[in-house]
Amino acid sequence: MRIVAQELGWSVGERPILAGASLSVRPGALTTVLGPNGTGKTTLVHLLAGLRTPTTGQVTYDEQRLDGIAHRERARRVAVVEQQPSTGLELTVDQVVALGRIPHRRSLRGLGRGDEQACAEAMARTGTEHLAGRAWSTLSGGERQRVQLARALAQQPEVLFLDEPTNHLDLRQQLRFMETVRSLAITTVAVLHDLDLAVAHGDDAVLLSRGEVVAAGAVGDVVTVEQVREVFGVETEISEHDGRHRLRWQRVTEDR
Ligand SMILES: Nc1ncnc2c1ncn2[C@@H]1O[C@H](COP(=O)(O)OP(=O)(O)OP(=O)(O)O)[C@@H](O)[C@H]1O
Repeated sequence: MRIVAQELGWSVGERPILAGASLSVRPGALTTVLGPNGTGKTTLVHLLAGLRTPTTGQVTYDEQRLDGIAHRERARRVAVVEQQPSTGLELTVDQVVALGRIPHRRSLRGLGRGDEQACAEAMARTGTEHLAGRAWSTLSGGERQRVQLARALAQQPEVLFLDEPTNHLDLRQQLRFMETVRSLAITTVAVLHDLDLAVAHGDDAVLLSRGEVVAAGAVGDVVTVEQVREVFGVETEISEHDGRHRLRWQRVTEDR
């Protein structure tokens, strides 16, 4: 599904948080949203996912206006994994994963066979089967993140939004997570702080600075030595192997 934002903006009172964001998210691609703290990454993702109403501009999914898509249909098509997911309820892991099936279910009675299969597949993909009977509240941060991805995959969405999905994961789990996400044939938009992960695993990138999109397109064209210096104030070297980029080293620039 192609997502297009045109002149998207969001303000708090008079204060613009995001302004004039125009971009296109390619169907099936992994698009990362990058930028320093407080530059509007979460805001952009919330607007693209329909969780916030834009102050200006609009979002379309396959040329259909997002604000014209019924809430129940959106709930089926769009999955969001937030930064600090909390259910607020005392649920077991398999119950949390089953929450992903709610938009598809016709009644609140038990899970149908299709629901159970979707949950089982999602847990297998995310390596969370062994946690099935555990109480959600007892999980570690990294386990919670993987279970939240399982919930989102159980939903079988057309588009997946992830907000800093790797921040609690160890190195191996970060790579597994990115590989899992890359293997999905789902349009995925992920806020990432780790530029290394973004350039190694992402297809496209959107770079934000002070509430504006400063670059968008193929990740190799967006994450350049010049852009990283300009936007993050960091000197870096970027190398390329087999079509994948890698940040070689990083140092804070002295002129900030
Ligand atoms: N509801 C709100 N009311 C007031 N200010 C807000 C609100 N939501 C976000 N902001 C402000 O908007 C700016 C952008 O926030 P946002 O969470 O989108 O940034 P971000 O790039 O995701 O940041 P981080 O990397 O720190 O997670 C921040 O200065 C934040 O404090």
